[in-house]
Amino acid sequence: MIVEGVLTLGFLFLVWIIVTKRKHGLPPGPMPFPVIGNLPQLALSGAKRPYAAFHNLAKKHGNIMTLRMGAADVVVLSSYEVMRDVLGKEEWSGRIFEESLKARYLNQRLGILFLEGEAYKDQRRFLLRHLKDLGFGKQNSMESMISVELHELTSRLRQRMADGRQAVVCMHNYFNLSVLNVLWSMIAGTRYSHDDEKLLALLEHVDMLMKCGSVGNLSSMFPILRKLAPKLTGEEKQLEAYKLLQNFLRELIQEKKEIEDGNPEKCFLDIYLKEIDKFQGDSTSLYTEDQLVMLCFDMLLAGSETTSNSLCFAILYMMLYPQVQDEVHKELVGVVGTANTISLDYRHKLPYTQAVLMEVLRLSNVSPAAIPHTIMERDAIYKDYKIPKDTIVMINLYSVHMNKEHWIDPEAFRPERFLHNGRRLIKDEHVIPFGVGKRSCLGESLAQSSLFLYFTTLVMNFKFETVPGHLSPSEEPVLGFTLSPMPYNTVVTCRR
Ligand code: HEM
Repeated sequence: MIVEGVLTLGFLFLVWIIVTKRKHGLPPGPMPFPVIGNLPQLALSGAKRPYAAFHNLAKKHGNIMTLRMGAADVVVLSSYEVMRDVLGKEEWSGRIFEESLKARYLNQRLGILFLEGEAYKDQRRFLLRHLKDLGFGKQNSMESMISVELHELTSRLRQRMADGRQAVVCMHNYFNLSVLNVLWSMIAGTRYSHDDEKLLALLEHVDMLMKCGSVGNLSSMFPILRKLAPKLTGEEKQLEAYKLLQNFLRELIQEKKEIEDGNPEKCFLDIYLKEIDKFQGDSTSLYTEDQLVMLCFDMLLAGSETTSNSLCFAILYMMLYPQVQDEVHKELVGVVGTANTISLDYRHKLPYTQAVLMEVLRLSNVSPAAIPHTIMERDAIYKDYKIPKDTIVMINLYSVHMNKEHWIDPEAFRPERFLHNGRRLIKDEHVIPFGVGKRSCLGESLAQSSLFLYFTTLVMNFKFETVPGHLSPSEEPVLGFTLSPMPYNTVVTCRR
């Protein structure tokens, strides 16, 4: 009887080892369980959010570790040094394209976020070249587009102040449409009124899509859940939102085609439509209307919420740390003067303000786990590890921004960490909100310029305070693919 028991246990242990065995050469990680992989260790890591749980496990298992998520082995990168070493290499630059994505991307690799290889390089080059011609990344043109939006935003804010001085404003998605307009001026040659009902409704769908999941959540580990419980997992609602947004873009493209007037191209849509014409009849061409729809869709998804959430966090921190807000205001008034408009040229003259913006990007972790990569084309070698082709790679930017050894007090909002003697700005390469390497953010220059101009104009013109008699808003974010602050109210007072 005892012998049989021992043999059964031995057999079960052997099955466990065989079932959970990692592929040879993968980095170390916690021992996985059959079927549920490393879910128990993630759940018991002491963190509620997936990216924070990866961070806690990395402290024990290393800055490059393997986790079993559902049926897949996932390699998690958790330090700047590892990211810098590997993410510039071609083989680390693939993207997942699994069943649920196929349903969203017309069953083809389209757009930009999930393209890879030559098609990706071609589309990224095309996008950057032509957006640049339209003003993207060029200081003067970008500045003038942003200032049109800022003028409207600040005028509307002033109009809300009943006594001309003060108003309580809800900051939930407050900057979405304004920020989108800057991008849309280049892409579609249009901007929308800040109370355009149709656009606001569409942006609510974008918001829902960004909050419907997060990198490393349950349905990403067990995609079958989406099929088994489409309502519960939000799959049904998400597919509907994808369809609505894609239809909106298709209609926009159709309108553009109809008003073709023979004039030189005024926006990215005009340029791309010309390119589609050039390749008409070539069935292998990537330049198609479907690709244009998905390209615009990806830009809409990647470019609007990220910047606007960062701005909402910036205003939140100004409310919660009034002495920092006063310092920024003092520096702005001292350097720019109250009579002048702020331009990007002032950036290097405003070290404290720049330090504050770096701290906002570090601590808010708007895109905490970037967008997962995959190993493509061939196995990847790093130190003693050999990571097989098609392995998913998670880039935990949160770990870099919250590394205690590097930052000492990572949880604190302390812009001074970026200042030498309180005056000179220290650029720290461990602030990587836009990712690193070949797949790093395509919109960084637009995002950085928008953040600087919106933030400085707002702090120069208005003071942001907590609402008297109410609890201070929380710094805890709302979980999603991107993080946003919980909706909060602020008392806005006109400074000039
Ligand atoms: C504060 C604002 C922003 C943040 C924090 C941010 C962050 C990021 C991050 C972390 C990635 C993924 C990098 C990786 O996978 O390794 C990314 C990718 C991307 N971002 Fe941004 N982003 C911002 C604004 C923008 C804007 C304004 C645009 C549009 C103009 C944009 C377009 C893109 C695109 C197209 C990609 C995909 C690049 C690729 O797949 O190779 N982003 N962004």
